[in-house]
Amino acid sequence: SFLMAPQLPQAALAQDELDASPRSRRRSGRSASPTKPGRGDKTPSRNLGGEKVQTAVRLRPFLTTELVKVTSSPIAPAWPAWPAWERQSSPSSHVRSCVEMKPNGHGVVLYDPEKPHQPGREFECTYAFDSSQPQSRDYADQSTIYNCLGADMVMHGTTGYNCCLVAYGQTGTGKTHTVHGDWQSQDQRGLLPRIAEGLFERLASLPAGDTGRVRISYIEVYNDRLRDLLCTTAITARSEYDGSPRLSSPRTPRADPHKFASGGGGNRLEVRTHPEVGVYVENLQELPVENLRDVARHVARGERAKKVERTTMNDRSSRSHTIFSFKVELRGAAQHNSLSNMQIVDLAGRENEQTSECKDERFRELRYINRSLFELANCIFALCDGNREHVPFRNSKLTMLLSDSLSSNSRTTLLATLTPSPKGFDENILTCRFLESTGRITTQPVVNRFAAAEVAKHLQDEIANLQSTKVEDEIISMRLTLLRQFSLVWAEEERRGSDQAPDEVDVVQGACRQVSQGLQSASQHLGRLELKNRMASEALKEVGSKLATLQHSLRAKGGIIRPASPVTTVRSARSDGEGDTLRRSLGLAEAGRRLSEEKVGTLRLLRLS
Ligand SMILES: Nc1ncnc2c1ncn2[C@@H]1O[C@H](COP(=O)(O)OP(=O)(O)OP(=O)(O)O)[C@@H](O)[C@H]1O
Repeated sequence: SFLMAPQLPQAALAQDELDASPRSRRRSGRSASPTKPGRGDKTPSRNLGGEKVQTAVRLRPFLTTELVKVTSSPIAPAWPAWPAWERQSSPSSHVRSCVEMKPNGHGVVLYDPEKPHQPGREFECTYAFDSSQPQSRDYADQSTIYNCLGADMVMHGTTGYNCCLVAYGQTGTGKTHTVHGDWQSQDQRGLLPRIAEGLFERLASLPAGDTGRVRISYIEVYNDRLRDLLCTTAITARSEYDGSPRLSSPRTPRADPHKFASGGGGNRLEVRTHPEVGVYVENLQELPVENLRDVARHVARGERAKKVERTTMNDRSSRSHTIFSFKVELRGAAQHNSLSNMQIVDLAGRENEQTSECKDERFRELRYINRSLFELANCIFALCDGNREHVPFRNSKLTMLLSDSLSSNSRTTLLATLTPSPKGFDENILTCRFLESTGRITTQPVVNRFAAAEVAKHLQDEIANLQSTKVEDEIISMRLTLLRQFSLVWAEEERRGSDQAPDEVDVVQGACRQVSQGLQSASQHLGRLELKNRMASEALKEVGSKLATLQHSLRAKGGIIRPASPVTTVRSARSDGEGDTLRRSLGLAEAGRRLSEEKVGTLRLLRLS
C-alpha cells in the first residue's frame, strides 16, 4: 500500500510553496544552495507547461592509464598548436584535455583533437562541474556536487515532491564515483550517502508532532531484466554467480551465468503501470530505514550483488543500470501528510561497439546496455518533439522505470559525466547532445499530499473492485457482445438480401459462405451426437439385460422383486453391491440418452429450418 499511495489524491501546489522550493528560489535570483565561489547562479527556465529538467556535467581527471596510452600515441605530436585551453592540460606535458568549462559555469566546450584549429563545440547546461584538477580554484569535489544537486533533492523530497537524479555518460567517466564514491570516507562519499544523511538530518528537525518515515528499494536492470538488490535470495544467487572482487575467493565456484541471465534467483520483478499510481514494480521490497547506518548496511549488501566487471575501459565497470529509491512519508497536521519518491539512477556506461575490446559475455552485456540507452535517447527525443502520446517507453524496462521521472510528476536532474581524454571526444559529444535534449524536456512536479482516511478508502474501493470482477463474467459478457453484433450484422444482410446493389453481392455471398460453413460444422456435430446416442442406447440395453439377470437371481434367492423402470430403479434402490452400482449407471446412461435425444431433436429442427 505504501507503494501505491504516493500519487493518490494530489493537490495542486500553492504558489507560496513553489516559492519556498530551492529551484524557485534560484528562479527568483536568490541563492539556492551553497556553491563554490565563482560559480554563477543559473536560472533554470520554466514554462507554463511544467518545469524543465535540470542538467549538469561533471568532468573527471585523467586516469593514469589514459596518460600512459595518450603519451605514447602518435596523435599527440601531430597537434601543431594548442589553443587557449592548453592551460587545462593534465600534469603530463603531452596530454591535453579535450574539454573546457565555460567561464560562467553553465556550459562546456568540446575540442576535436583531430581538428585543433577549429573552434570547440559549445553545450549549455545548468551546472558545469570541473573535477579534473584538484589544485584548481574551481575544482568541484564531492561536497560541491551534493550542495548543488543533492541538497535540493533532500529539500524537495521532504516537501512532498518526487525527484530523480540520473547519472549518464560513457563507461569509466565517473557515474558511480559521483553517485556512491567511497562510503567510508567523509570527503569522498558520493551523492547517495550524502543525500541519506541530509534526509535524516532534516527529518530529525521536523516540528514537534510531525513524523517522517523512510523506506528504500534498490533495483538492478541487467540485460533488460530486473532484480531486487535488497532481496537476500537474489544476493545469494549473485554472490555465487559472479565472483565479484569484494565477495568471492578464487576458489568460489562460478554458477551457470545463464541461470541469472534468465532471471534465476531472487524475486521475479515486473514493471506495471496503474492509471492512478503510474509506474510501479511488482514484488519489489521496500525496507524501512531509520538512519544513515541502516542505509549503508543495505546498500553494501546490494553493491555486493550488483553486476560489476573489469573491462579495458574501467577496472570496476557497472554492467547494469541501478535505481535506488527513498520513499519519504511525512505525517503532520491532517492537511500536511505527504509521500514522495526520491530516485537516484546510476546508468551503465555507453561504449562504442566497433572499437570496444569487450568479448563474449562482456560484449553481450554491452549490447544490452547500448540498446537500452538507445531506447532512452529515443524517448528523450520523442519528449522533446512534444509528442507525449507516442513516447516509446515500453521498448525497454529501463525506459518504463524512468517514464514518470522524465515525463510527469518529478523534479528531475540529468548529470552527464565526461572524460578529459582526447580519445573520448566522440563519446563526449554524444553525451552532451543527449544532455542538451534532456534539458528541453519538461515535467509536471506537484506536491504529493494525501489524507490518511482518503488513502484507506481508496485502497478499500480498489480491493472491492477487484473482488467483484470475475474473469468468467467478463468472458461471458464478451461472448454475448459478439453474439449480439453477429445477429445485428446477420439481420442487416437478410434485410438487404432481396435488393442488394451489385457491389454488395460479394459481401452477401461471403456471409452465405460463412453460414453454410457453420451449418456444415453443425451437421457434423449432429452426426457425432447421433453416434453417441446410438452408443448410449446400446449401453442401456446391455445394462438392462444385466439388471434382468440380477433380478432373476434375486427372485430365485427369495429377495425383493421390483418392477422394471431403470430410472425408478436408480431412485429407489438402496441395496449395496453390484446391483446398486448397475442401477445407478443405468439411470445415468438413460439420463444421458435423453439429453442426447433432445439435442438431436433441436439440431434436426435447425437443419430443417
Ligand atoms: N571525479 C573523479 N575524481 C577522481 N576519480 C574519478 C572521478 N570520477 C571517476 N573517477 C575514477 O574513474 C574511474 C571510473 O569511474 P566510475 O567507475 O565511477 O565510472 P562509471 O562511469 O561509473 O563507469 P561504468 O559506466 O563503466 O560503470 C574510477 O577509478 C574512479 O575512481
